[in-house]
Formats: sequence, structure tokens, C-alpha cells
Amino acid sequence: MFLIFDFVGLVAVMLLFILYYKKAKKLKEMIKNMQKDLKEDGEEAEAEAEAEERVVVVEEKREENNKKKLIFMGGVEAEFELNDLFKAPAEGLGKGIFGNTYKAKLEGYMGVKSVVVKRLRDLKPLSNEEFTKQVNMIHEHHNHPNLLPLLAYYYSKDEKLLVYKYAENGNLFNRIHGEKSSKDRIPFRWSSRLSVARDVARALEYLHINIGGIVPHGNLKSTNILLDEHETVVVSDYGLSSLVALPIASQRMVSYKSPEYQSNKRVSRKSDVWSYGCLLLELLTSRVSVHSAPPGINGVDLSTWVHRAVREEWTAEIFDPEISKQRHACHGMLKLLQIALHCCDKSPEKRPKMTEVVRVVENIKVVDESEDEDLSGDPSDDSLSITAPAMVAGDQRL
Ligand SMILES: Nc1ncnc2c1ncn2[C@@H]1O[C@H](COP(=O)(O)OP(=O)(O)OP(=O)(O)O)[C@@H](O)[C@H]1O
Repeated sequence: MFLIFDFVGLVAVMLLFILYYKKAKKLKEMIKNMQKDLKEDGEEAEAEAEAEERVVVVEEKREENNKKKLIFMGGVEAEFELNDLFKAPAEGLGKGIFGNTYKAKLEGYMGVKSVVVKRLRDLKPLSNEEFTKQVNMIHEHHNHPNLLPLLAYYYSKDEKLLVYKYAENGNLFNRIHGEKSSKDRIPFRWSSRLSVARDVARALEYLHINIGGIVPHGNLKSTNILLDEHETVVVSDYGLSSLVALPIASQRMVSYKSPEYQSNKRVSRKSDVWSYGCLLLELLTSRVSVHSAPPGINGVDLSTWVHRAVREEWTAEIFDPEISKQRHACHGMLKLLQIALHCCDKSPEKRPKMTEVVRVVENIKVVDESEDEDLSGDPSDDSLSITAPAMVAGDQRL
């Protein structure tokens, strides 16, 4: 009996031992599997985090690259890249209030395509959004044959560029004053001057109706009136006044030289009208206006000078001899002088609106220049000197 009990007890102990061994093994395997799962989970999480980080980096890079891109206006596909501009042979055109202006010659357009790049300086502190809003506004309202279109822009914290079409035939300043007393000078006849006066008036009227800001142009002067490859007049630098910091604007922009800014520090659309009047006086007299003279060139306060000429009775000398000898144009010249003086009135309220100016300039009859006799040096021609005083001293309203 004892033997049987011993044997059964031994078998039971052995069975218990085997059971325990199996359980322990299973438990060990479970722990091992759990550890393995945990490790795999960790690796997966790490991989996921790494992938997420990679996506962020790629997006940041893309954004950075986008920021380095020229943005073409009106969603137009990029014709050239920023790098093309930097690599292109460049010619400095001058330094204006917005900074340096370059002509860049881009190769590979079945020849060479020239564009003008303005590197903007002394701007108000503007975020990308504010800057973009302003240039989009300029683009939206450029839709006029006498306004120079903006092609593209670039914004970064340290560099802001505007890219324009290059106007092949230069600016009005050089057309009026260039090559004076040189055999190479191409005469700037009355009919051409009248069409400049008309086209600039139309462009300014369009800006006054369509573009926001206190002074829709703000810097109307002969270096900002350009002539393209077809000799079409295109006005440039419009809509930029609100980008410039006030101290710079008041020192350098033409509208801020107006009598109202000198007396009460205020400018308005009528300050653009005043600038237009000064431009007409420059066009008629071929004298440089003190308010828009390029650095290093002396100018004259043309409105004061014209009034003095009338008072002191040397009115015939007001007009540029290049046009005053065109006898048939005399009436038109006097009419344009009348408009100019009305626009230059010291009191902004008395100046006409651009719509009114356009109507009157368009009514000036274009004369047949072939009928003109050359009156140069003809002392008997006093038609201008007789008529001008009556007009200037009298009613200047349009
Ligand atoms: N798109 C263009 N095509 C041809 N010439 C241009 C163009 N834009 C500017 N210019 C010329 O380049 C020169 C420099 O121009 P910029 O606008 O920098 O100065 P500005 O007109 O002299 O003065 P401001 O900055 O006060 O307008 C000027 O002689 C101007 O007529």
C-alpha cells in the first residue's frame, strides 16, 4: 500500500513539476513576446515621428523655395527665374527714391528680352501679406494703354524687387532736355508734346478713378513718363506712394512739394493734379522744374517763372523756341498753358479734376505741321506775346 502511495505521490509531484515547467516556459515566452512587441511599437513610433519630421522639413523647404521665387502678376506662368535675373548682364539706369533701378538683359527669347528691376529701399515695414496686397492692387488697376504694367515681384525680409517691361525709347525728361543744341537732337514737335499731355492726363484720370491711396500717383514727373518701342507714352511708378515711409515721401516725392503740403502738411488727389500742371509747364517751356529736377540739375519754379514772365511782359519767351516757331500751333499752346496754370493753382480746391482736364486737352485741335513755317529768328512774330498776357492774367479756369 505504502509503495503504491509513494509511486502515486511521486508521479503527482513529477506531473506538478512538468506543469510548472510548462507554465513557466509559456510565461517566459509571453514576456519575451511582450518585450518584442514593445520594442517593435517603439521602433514604429520612432519611424512615424521621423517621417512626420521629414514632411515638416520638406514643407519648410518648399515654402522657403517659394519665397525665393519671382511671383508673376495675374497668375502668369514664370517666364524666368530670380536666378536668371541675378545672372543676366545688368545696366544701372539710375537711383530713384525707391532705390536702384537696373535694366537686365535676359537671353533665350529668340533674341534678348530686356526687363527693368527696381530694388526697393526705404520702405515702410511691411509684411509679405501687406506687400503682396499692395502690388496686387497695382496690377489689378494697370489696365490702361498708358500705364506701364508690372510684370513680377519678389519679397523677402531683406530684398524686395519689382520687375517691369523695359521702355525702349527712354523717358520724357531726356526727350525734352536731351541733346540740346546738338545736331543729333530729334526735334520734339508740338503735335508730339500735345499727345504726351493727352496720354498722361488719361492715365492719371484712370488712376484717380480706380486706384486707392491719398495720392494715386504721388510722383508724377518727366523721368516717370516713358516711351515704349512704338513711342506710346506709358506712365510708371504709380501706386507706390503708400509703400514709402512718410519722411522719405515728404522729402522726395513730387506731390509732397505741392503748396498744400508746404503750408499744412496735407496731400490729396489734387496734389497729383498740381504735379501734372508742373509737367505741362516743363513740356511747354523745356525748362527743368525745380520740384522734379534729377539730382545735380538746377530747376526753376515754373509756375512762379511763368507768372513773372507775363507781369514783366516777356511772355514770348515762355515757350520753347522749338515749338513757338510753329505758328499754327499757337492757339493750342496757349490753351495748354492755361490748363497748366489752372492745375498749378496754389489752392487745391480751385484745381480741376483730371476728368475735366482730359476733356479740355482732348479738345485741343491737332494741327497739320506741314503747314508750319519756320519762324525761327523772325522778330515780327509776336502772336504768342500778344495773346499770352491776356490769358494768364485773366480767367484761368478751363
Ligand atoms: N521701365 C523702364 N524702362 C526704361 N527706363 C526706365 C524704366 N523705369 C525707369 N526707367 C528710367 O530709369 C531711371 C531711374 O529710374 P527710377 O524710377 O529709379 O528713378 P527716377 O525716375 O529718376 O526717380 P524716382 O524714383 O523719384 O521716380 C530713370 O531715368 C527712368 O526714366
